[in-house]
Amino acid sequence: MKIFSAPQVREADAYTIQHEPVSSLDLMERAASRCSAWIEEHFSPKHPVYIICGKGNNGGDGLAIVRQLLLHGYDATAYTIQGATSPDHTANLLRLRESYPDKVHPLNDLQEFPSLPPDALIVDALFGTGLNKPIEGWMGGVIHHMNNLRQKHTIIAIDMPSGLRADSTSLHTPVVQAHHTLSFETWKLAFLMPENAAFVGQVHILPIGLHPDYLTHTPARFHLTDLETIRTIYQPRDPFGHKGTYGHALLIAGSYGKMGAALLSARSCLRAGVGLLTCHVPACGYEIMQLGEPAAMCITDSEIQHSTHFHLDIADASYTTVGIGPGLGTHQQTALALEKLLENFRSPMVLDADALNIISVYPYLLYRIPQGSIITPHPKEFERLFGKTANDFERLELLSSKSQELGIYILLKGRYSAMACPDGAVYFNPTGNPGMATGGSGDVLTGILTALLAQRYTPKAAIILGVWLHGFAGDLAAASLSQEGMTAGDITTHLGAAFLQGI
Ligand SMILES: NC(=O)C1=CN([C@@H]2O[C@H](COP(=O)(O)OP(=O)(O)OC[C@H]3O[C@@H](n4cnc5c(N)ncnc54)[C@H](O)[C@@H]3O)[C@@H](O)[C@H]2O)[C@@H](O)CC1
Ligand SMILES: [K+]
Repeated sequence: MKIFSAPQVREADAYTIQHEPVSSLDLMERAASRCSAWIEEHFSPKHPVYIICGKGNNGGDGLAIVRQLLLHGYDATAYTIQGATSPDHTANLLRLRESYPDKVHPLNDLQEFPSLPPDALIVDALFGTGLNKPIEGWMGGVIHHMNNLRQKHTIIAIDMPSGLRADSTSLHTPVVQAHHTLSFETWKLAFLMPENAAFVGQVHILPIGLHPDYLTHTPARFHLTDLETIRTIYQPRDPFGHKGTYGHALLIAGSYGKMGAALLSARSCLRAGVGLLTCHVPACGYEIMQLGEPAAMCITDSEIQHSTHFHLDIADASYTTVGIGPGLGTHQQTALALEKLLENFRSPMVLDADALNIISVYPYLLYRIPQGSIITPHPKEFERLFGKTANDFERLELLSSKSQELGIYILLKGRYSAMACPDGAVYFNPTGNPGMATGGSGDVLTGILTALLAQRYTPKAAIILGVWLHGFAGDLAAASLSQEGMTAGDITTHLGAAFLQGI
């Protein structure tokens, strides 16, 4: 699903008005009716509704919602900022005043903000995508006041929490902290940024029938993965396939005290469909791997506690791909071995965890990562590799520019993991839950991505599908075991069900 910028959303509105065709007032009526229907579905008429309306079309939506709710038996009241209003706002103000003159009140300063009865809902229709500068003065005070009321009253933002910019940071400016954001037609980039979690609350995307031609043909840089994308990527197995068809992966992982990471990763690699898996572990890990995962082959390092040399050239092993990092440790000998590996293996591979920690100490290694490889840092690892940024939007730009510069796919892990592609596109992943914020989840992901690369998915397909499956398996694990009770290994055990139900 494409994520459009605020100017693109405006274009989509204009395109729809021109080509459907529909009047902008009727489009506003449609948008408002989606919101009032949502409110009616979730809150009974015993809740009085106070709608705070700005001067633009977002406020116009608010006025239409008041009228629609009143018609359906709700007690709704509009509080409107005074001044020059947009034409559709003005039209809706007249319509409301005509039928319900006592349901519109001016709001000229904070003193005029209503005192709310206990069950009241606040609907924030101050500003939407038309915000063009940070909110200042007494209107900032209104936002501050609404946020102080959020413990007692549910706040529902229309299209955007007021004060939130769709495409750039809103840190250190007044922004409404909504419980629910009812946004029109498409996700906005701001909703996916961790720094905005406190503002957007739960996001509900309400389709308002924007013209499909615009949505289909307009290119977007940012995307939110959806089932449709996943279904186009997924390749069912060939009925005549044999284990060679699905690739031979080499997983380099584990060190003394961290063999669990290697095991978790190996099991996930196998459950994500790899043809053959060989694990390279230090000598201390031999029995652990052989007993723990009989389906994996095992090569041991000459060193007992950590790895020092990765064999790419033994017996019949011509590996399709390599996954390296889980529990690897950062011993200097391991770092030298990684450097050698990057010299000798030039196909796309997966690098995670300690492989990235080693690279952050020897940053020149970044430039030796084979083109098309996938690296999977969490925010701290990302910062160690690429440096600090002032906000999440700057971090996203850094993520994308590094991906393009290095020719590698970079996955920044988080609530909506961001996957930057060398072609400049960035995909966000919606699956997953906080139960996955537990040791070993990343090792599981490395195993999955390695398996998909081994099966000859393109790196872009592997990362989008792998991250989706990982999150989906995590959601299934949480559904049966709770977010608290699940462990990383439970993600692996639910991978099979994720293939069956998540695609
Ligand atoms: N264009 C359309 O056809 C549709 C628009 N819709 C609504 O329209 C909204 C966008 O409407 P607008 O473009 O009128 O913009 P907004 O209603 O978001 O706000 C724009 C108004 O606020 C002023 N303004 C912007 N930033 C300000 C600031 N920091 N301090 C004080 N004033 C500020 C602008 O000068 C303008 O008067 C969407 O978010 C959505 O809610 C929906 O009705 C769907 C259809
Ligand atoms: K709003």
